[in-house]
Amino acid sequence: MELYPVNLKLAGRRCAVIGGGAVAERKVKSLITAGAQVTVFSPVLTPGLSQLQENGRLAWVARVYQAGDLHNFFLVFCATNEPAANRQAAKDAQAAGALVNVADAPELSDFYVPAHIVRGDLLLTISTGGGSPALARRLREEIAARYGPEYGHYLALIAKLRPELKGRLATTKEREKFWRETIDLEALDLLKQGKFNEAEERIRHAACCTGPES
Ligand SMILES: C[C@@]1(CC(=O)O)C2=NC(=C\c3[nH]c(c(CCC(=O)O)c3CC(=O)O)Cc3[nH]c(c(CC(=O)O)c3CCC(=O)O)/C=C3\N/C(=C\2)[C@@H](CCC(=O)O)[C@]3(C)CC(=O)O)/[C@H]1CCC(=O)O
Ligand SMILES: NC(=O)c1ccc[n+]([C@@H]2O[C@H](COP(=O)([O-])OP(=O)(O)OC[C@H]3O[C@@H](n4cnc5c(N)ncnc54)[C@H](O)[C@@H]3O)[C@@H](O)[C@H]2O)c1
Repeated sequence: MELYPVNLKLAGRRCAVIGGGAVAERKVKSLITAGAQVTVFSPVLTPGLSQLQENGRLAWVARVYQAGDLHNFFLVFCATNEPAANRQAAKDAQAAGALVNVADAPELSDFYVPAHIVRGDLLLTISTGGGSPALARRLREEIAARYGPEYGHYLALIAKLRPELKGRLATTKEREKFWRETIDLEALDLLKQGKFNEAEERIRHAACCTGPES
């Protein structure tokens, strides 16, 4: 079945992770990066998760999952190494209204976590529909090498200039035409060389010389 792509805002949202192993750690770290409020249910934590717990970045319920644990969570990740526990927690979480990810059972999951590359506000994601996480990882490595940090800087510049341009170009059509023509590889090369001011100048120049009359 085709998946529906969406990028979630998780700031302040309650998310639960059942299990404290390597898979749980990977999920927890990206949840924390997205600002989620994370609770981990597991008798044991990896050293990485323990560190996060000691630093107050997650809440830890230091025991196995129990029925009734999963009220008021937005997302629930079932990531223990016990298939039966994962299945039970998934069922309970769905009954409580959460969206569920089951680490060892894609067919029971409401969503999958994609491989991803972050460049500032630019987020590139890769999904194989659960078919091959190893392929997703390989593609992530290739795409990361192709789209470096300069794309994050470039996006930040463009995002800053967009409201200014909105005032200058009256219609959506004009703005669309301008931006399609202005996404320009030379400014990217300048950013790659660390020439931030020159790159900004270049984009500003294109912006200032454009108007309904030009
Ligand atoms: C992308 C990434 C995100 C993340 O987890 O952060 C992610 N898995 C990653 C890595 C990875 N996972 C596995 C391997 C070993 C090689 C292999 O099996 O291919 C590797 C590669 C490695 O580690 O080298 C094993 C594995 N994974 C799943 C199962 C269960 C099953 O298939 O039945 C098993 C078998 C366990 C077993 O055999 O016992 C299931 C899922 N893994 C997903 C996501 C979802 C589908 C995403 C998609 O659409 O592709 C889905 C469905 C659910 C979910 O977890 O959301 C992350 C890449 C991080 C990066 O970018 O480097
Ligand atoms: N989705 C993925 O990306 C992916 C990748 C690799 C493996 N897997 C699957 O994910 C599962 C977990 O992998 P792992 O490497 O993190 O395992 P792990 O053995 O390192 O960790 C399992 C954790 O679950 C905890 N646990 C066990 N029973 C529990 C219960 N009833 N309640 C709460 N916590 C409990 C353990 O204390 C431990 O912390 C495996 O079943 C594996 O097949 C998924």
